[in-house]
Amino acid sequence: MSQTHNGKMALSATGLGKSYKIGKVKQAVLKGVDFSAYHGQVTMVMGPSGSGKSTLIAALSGLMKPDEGEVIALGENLWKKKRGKIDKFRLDHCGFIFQGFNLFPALNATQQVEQVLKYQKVSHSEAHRRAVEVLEAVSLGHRLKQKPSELSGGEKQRVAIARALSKMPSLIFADEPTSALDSVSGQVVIKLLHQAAKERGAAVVVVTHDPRLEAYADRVIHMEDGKILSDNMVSEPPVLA
Ligand SMILES: Nc1ncnc2c1ncn2[C@@H]1O[C@H](COP(=O)(O)OP(=O)(O)OP(=O)(O)O)[C@@H](O)[C@H]1O
Repeated sequence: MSQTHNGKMALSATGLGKSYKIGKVKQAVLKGVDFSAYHGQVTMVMGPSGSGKSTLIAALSGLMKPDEGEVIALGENLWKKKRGKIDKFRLDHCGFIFQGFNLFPALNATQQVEQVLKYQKVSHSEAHRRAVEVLEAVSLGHRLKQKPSELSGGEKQRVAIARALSKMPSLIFADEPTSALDSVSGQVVIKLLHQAAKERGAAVVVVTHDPRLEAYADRVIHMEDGKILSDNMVSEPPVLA
């Protein structure tokens, strides 16, 4: 992946539908959503609580099968794949940054990143080198040996980002990545996501209520009640592939 991919379609979903059943009541959470995201762009998804934003991300990233519709991710029909292949696709191509960090309590910052690279069959020495490099890039060079319990919320979120970025994923999904952070840490996180799009051509999809992110978004999508209400390109329209 490189800047030459910028502007090309990375993700395209059509007619996504999803309902949850609570007792006997069926609640439609996604109601025929069409969605696209491009390499080199930050796409921001906003909307009130319960409007279906997290469910949309889950359907786009292979985490939750929609009831209806299809997702073409990096040219592949995601939900037509077998379960194991979907897991492999996620491992190879997707980086996730969710609320709550999801760090392993027993591992230090370097090991958190190495662990992910190990799954990708990167050798130990190369994984170590890349882990240190990416942690330094998020200004955690002085926290390499600290475990999550010894890190602040902002530092933990940066470890989670370093872990997601270390794989150099083509698709990055972030769900409220700045919600637990003070304004300085939040700004750092936003800039890192922006950088991943602009410098590496990642397609970054960010669910957020954080208005600070809007300044870094190429596109802002508003969801309400399982539907997309508006979809505004902030920057130049992409060159279609
Ligand atoms: N596993 C589930 N089982 C049943 N209902 C669910 C499940 N996951 C989500 N929901 C419901 O689906 C609706 C949409 O949830 P979703 O998390 O996608 O919304 P959201 O826009 O991301 O909300 P928030 O901003 O609060 O995170 C909510 O009403 C939620 O209660």
